[in-house]
Amino acid sequence: MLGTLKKIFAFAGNRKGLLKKSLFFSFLNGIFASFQFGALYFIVDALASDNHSLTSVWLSLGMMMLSIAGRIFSSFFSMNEQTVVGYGMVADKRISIGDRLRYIPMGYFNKNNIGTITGIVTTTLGDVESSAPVALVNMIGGFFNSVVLILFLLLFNWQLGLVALVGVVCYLLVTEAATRKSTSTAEKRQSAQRGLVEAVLEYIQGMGVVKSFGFEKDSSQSIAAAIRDSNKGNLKLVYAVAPYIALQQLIVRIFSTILLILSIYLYTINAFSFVYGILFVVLSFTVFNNLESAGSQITMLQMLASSIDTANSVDNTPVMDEKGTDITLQDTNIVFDNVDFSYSTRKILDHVSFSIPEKTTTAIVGPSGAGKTTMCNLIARFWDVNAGKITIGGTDVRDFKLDSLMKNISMVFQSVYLFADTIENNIKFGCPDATHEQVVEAAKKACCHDFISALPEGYDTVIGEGGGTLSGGEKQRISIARAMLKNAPIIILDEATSSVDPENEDELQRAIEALTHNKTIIMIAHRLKTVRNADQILVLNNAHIVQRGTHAELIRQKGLYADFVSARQEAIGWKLG
Ligand SMILES: Nc1ncnc2c1ncn2[C@@H]1O[C@H](COP(=O)(O)OP(=O)(O)OP(=O)(O)O)[C@@H](O)[C@H]1O
Repeated sequence: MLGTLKKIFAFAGNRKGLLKKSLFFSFLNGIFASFQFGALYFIVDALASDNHSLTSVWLSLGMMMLSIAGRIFSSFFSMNEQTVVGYGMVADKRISIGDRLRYIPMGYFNKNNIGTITGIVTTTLGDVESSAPVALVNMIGGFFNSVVLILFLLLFNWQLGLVALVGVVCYLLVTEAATRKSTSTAEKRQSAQRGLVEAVLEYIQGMGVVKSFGFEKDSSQSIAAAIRDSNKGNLKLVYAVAPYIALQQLIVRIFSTILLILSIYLYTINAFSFVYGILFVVLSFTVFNNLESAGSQITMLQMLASSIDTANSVDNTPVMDEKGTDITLQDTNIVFDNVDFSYSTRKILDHVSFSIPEKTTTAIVGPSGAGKTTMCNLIARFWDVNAGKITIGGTDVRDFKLDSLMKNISMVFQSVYLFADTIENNIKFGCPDATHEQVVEAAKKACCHDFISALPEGYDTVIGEGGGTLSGGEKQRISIARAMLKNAPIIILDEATSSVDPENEDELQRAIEALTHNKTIIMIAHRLKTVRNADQILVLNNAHIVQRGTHAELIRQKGLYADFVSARQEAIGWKLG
């Protein structure tokens, strides 16, 4: 239990001070609550004495008012601080996770799908946001206030104080046992919750396929299964701690009863006055109230501990550029030196070596699935090579800080992702300080200015998530405009013109020529005319570069490339890239 409380404190980061403030107000709340006993003492004292003076009534009323006002004031401030800490610390963690995701290897996203990560950042951290500071303050505050009452009891009557103390110790032992029991169940519940987010996301993202293939029933069944799992997880957690909660209640009732009987007995043997007798009888009913409210937080605290562990595990994933430095390139020669790369056991590159001289165009060609995109992604260090090295300007890409590496590379992917933001901001994505005029200029060069201007909101049009409200060709042209604006010295074009219709292609081709002028270009393109003009063509097959040269040289060699060119019309599985 202590470990869990420490974990929440650590999670609060630089907001620990606010959390302590909240605890302080919670302690104040307990002290103001104990004023009620003072009020009770004065009123009973007045009723019991022969002299029914109004002074005692006023004194009692004053203490009651002070207790009420103090409790309202302290609860308000305590809750206020809890809310600020909760939202603040989780916002920090979400930002930190978002930042870290940019720097961790792509392999992480193979192992952890989008649903899992979304679940952690939304639902899992949502629990922490709304409940962690509240549960922590209730727990510590509750125990502290119980201890204060018991000290008060010990001060006035050691026998009653001792009984209450034994009650608290028994209660704490059961609480600790419940904490242990609920740890593993809380983790399982978390994982079921993430499974639910995953299932819902997959269902919505795949809605097009679901509709077109008529699988509505089957797909919704997987959501239903995830809901059932999540439900089971919640129930299991409740069932796991239910016997302990019952035991806690039993302990409280038994010790309250013992206190009550002992108070009456001690009064009958004249151990204290009638007024104290009444006070102790009332106390025997209320002394464990704070303890009960603290104990009721165990399940919540274990859930929170598990949520914090999960969020921290993402935030502690090792980043790729831990040892990288900011490097300014002297030239943009790219060299693959004996590079090996596999996706788990599947070998994609086997001792591959080649160089791309700066300001030249290299086209990569090969059958679908040969590893062309992978090769480009290795240059941008989306993944690390298994052996050998890739250098840019003589420096191993692993020695760059990722930001300083990516400053030099613009990529246009075959599947374009646009953010749910305005068109202008999507174009400015790699270059946030660009002016509107620069955005328009880039859009004109990428042949997308006309269709953007025709939209009612023009460049301020907000596009759907993933660019869902635009056609494939429109999205691709916007991503080319994005690359235009970034103006990096190395450009990677991964089938950049694949979604552009033939009418636009010539125009776009000219735009790409403008974009790529005087730059180092690596292109994967499925159209022959794009490849024909490249300074060198690399033919990738079975993890090796099987041919390299210019179009004319490769045609003369009568190898795979020449076969491909001659069979261009029929070779559906091949892509010139
Ligand atoms: N993230 C990944 N994890 C595991 N395997 C992958 C991953 N990405 C690609 N692959 C596999 O690696 C192989 C090479 O993929 P890659 O996309 O590099 O080929 P490509 O030559 O660009 O194909 P295409 O021309 O069809 O786009 C493929 O068999 C693919 O299934």
